[in-house]
Amino acid sequence: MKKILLIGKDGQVGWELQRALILLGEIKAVDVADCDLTNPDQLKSLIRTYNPNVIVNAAAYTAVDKAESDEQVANAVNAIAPQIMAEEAALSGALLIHYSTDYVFDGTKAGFYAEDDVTHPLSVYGATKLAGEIAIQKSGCEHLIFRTSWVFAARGANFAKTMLKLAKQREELKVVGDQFGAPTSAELLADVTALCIRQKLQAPSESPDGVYHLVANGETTWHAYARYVIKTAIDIGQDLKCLPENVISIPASDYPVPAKRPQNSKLNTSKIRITFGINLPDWQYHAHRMLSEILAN
Ligand SMILES: NC(=O)C1=CN([C@@H]2O[C@H](COP(=O)(O)OP(=O)(O)OC[C@H]3O[C@@H](n4cnc5c(N)ncnc54)[C@H](OP(=O)(O)O)[C@@H]3O)[C@@H](O)[C@H]2O)C=CC1
Ligand SMILES: Cc1cn([C@H]2C[C@H](O)[C@@H](COP(=O)(O)OP(=O)(O)O[C@H]3O[C@@H](C)C(=O)[C@@H](O)[C@H]3O)O2)c(=O)[nH]c1=O
Ligand SMILES: [Mg+2]
Repeated sequence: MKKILLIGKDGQVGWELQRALILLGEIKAVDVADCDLTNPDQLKSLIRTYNPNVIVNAAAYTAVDKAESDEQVANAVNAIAPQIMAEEAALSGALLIHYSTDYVFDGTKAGFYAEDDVTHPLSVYGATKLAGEIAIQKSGCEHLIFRTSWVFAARGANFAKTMLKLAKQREELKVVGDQFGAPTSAELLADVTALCIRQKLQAPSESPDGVYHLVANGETTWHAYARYVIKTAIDIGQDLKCLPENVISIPASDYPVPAKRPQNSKLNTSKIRITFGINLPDWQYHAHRMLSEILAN
């Protein structure tokens, strides 16, 4: 029986991992109350005491704008803590699963980003997540790093839920229309993670360590995504003040925020699809499911 340590159990992805990983073995699931990732000694002692075969790290400092003025904590959680997990995994032989982000790129590429394309984060969040990736790769531990984007879930905070809330309050919404990416469901991430762990444990030579892009199929903009969310909610029967046609597209330059986001967040998923033999559905598949779930009374 495999022992799995799930760190960040109450986040969007962590919550879904509690469901998906239980099929693989015994889980110890923790969050900040059990282990504060800014405390390296607490983290080391957690890992050494439980001595897991697999560590899955779904915890992160994800407040992108706040990170600009809180670099030390963001770095502790997104870079130093994963480094410690990786060093411990290298010592014990555990497999480490970690998540990273489209925000490691600057978004200037024309097409979809491949795993080995040049990184160049525009934000503190992106830079600290990249530092975490690099530390894991340097440690020599067995690992899979899943770079994903625009995560949503029924449980937790995300852009889709923010749009629903704003659409109840306002008749018109202005949303950035010149940033491109793929909204990706925490449910999908958790299910694919479980499949990949299983393959990696059973056939390590067929599943090399490294970075894998893992996002839903298709592409959209924040503006088109907001419209989709509002239109779907209305179709499901929600009474919203803002109609889809009153979601106005604006350039990012008209939406001033502390952290700069990449214009192009599109990630090429060939590597994970081929290596692990998985189908990645269009982003609308899980988005519709999530909206149906949270809007059902
Ligand atoms: N959200 C997104 O759009 C995207 C996320 N990702 C990556 O995917 C992964 C999962 O993200 P997601 O589930 O959305 O993140 P969430 O923000 O939903 O969850 C992150 C979890 O980490 C916990 N955490 C934060 N700081 C600490 C700390 N000091 N000690 C212990 N736990 C802490 C949070 O606890 P608390 O809530 O109490 O702070 C929360 O439970 C992360 O690696 C993220 O970088 C990648 C691309 C997009
Ligand atoms: C709320 C709001 C946001 N926006 C814009 C701002 C920004 O360009 C875009 C998304 O804003 P958010 O702050 O919700 O998203 P943001 O926090 O940037 O989301 C990112 O989170 C991290 C954790 C990741 O790793 C990324 O993949 C990505 O999902 O939408 C509007 O245009 N209008 C609005 O009313
Ligand atoms: Mg945010």
